[in-house]
Amino acid sequence: MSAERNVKAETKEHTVTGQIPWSETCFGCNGGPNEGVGLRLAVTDDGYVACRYFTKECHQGFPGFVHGGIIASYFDEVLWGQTVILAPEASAMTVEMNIRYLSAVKTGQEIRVIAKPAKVEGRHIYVEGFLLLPDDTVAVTAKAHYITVKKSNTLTEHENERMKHGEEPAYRTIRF
Ligand SMILES: CCCCCCCC(=O)SCCNC(=O)CCNC(=O)[C@H](O)C(C)(C)COP(=O)(O)OP(=O)(O)OC[C@H]1O[C@@H](n2cnc3c(N)ncnc32)[C@H](O)[C@@H]1OP(=O)(O)O
Repeated sequence: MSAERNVKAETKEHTVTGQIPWSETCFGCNGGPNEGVGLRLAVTDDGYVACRYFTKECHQGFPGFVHGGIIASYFDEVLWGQTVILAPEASAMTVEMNIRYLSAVKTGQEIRVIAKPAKVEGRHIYVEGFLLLPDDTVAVTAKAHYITVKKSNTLTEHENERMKHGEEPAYRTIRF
């Protein structure tokens, strides 16, 4: 993944085939005006998880720019979406994440956050992703490592109960 700054992605339109279920008690999913992040994760026909997202004023760090911790939350959520595709019956938790901030991300604009198809090694799931600004500049890249929890862990049972909201995706294609 590129570490160069001000690189524009070569983009094309990807077809959206579904949406990852979401939960209102999750900070990443909750779409209230001020409280949560409120991401909705689309799945594409070529195995990506992607979202279009309007960055919120209440998530500022420096004035006018999204806080880095919030950007990390975008990635934790979107990259985690790949684990749902791979292991829908077993929840996965983040054990490591590396974020490379290349360009500051302004509030009040539509960005896209993309998770590439994952690599799986037993319980280990490795996912990489990137964040695009409206002009297709790659502003942030990320790598995350997830572990599927053991069957004996009650998190999965609770999670399947909690994640009831599927709904139709809001758009049929996404460009990245
Ligand atoms: C709608 C919901 C959206 C949610 C998206 C957001 C997801 C998150 O943010 S999750 C919250 C942050 N993450 C956490 O709190 C996880 C903390 N860790 C844990 O609870 C436990 O390590 C857990 C449950 C993942 C695994 O525990 P357990 O089943 O006992 O397995 P354990 O034997 O400790 O480790 C399993 C493997 O993971 C590896 N591992 C564990 N932690 C780490 C780590 N930090 N870094 C690298 N590897 C790790 C171990 O080395 C082991 O590897 P191997 O199988 O090759 O020997």
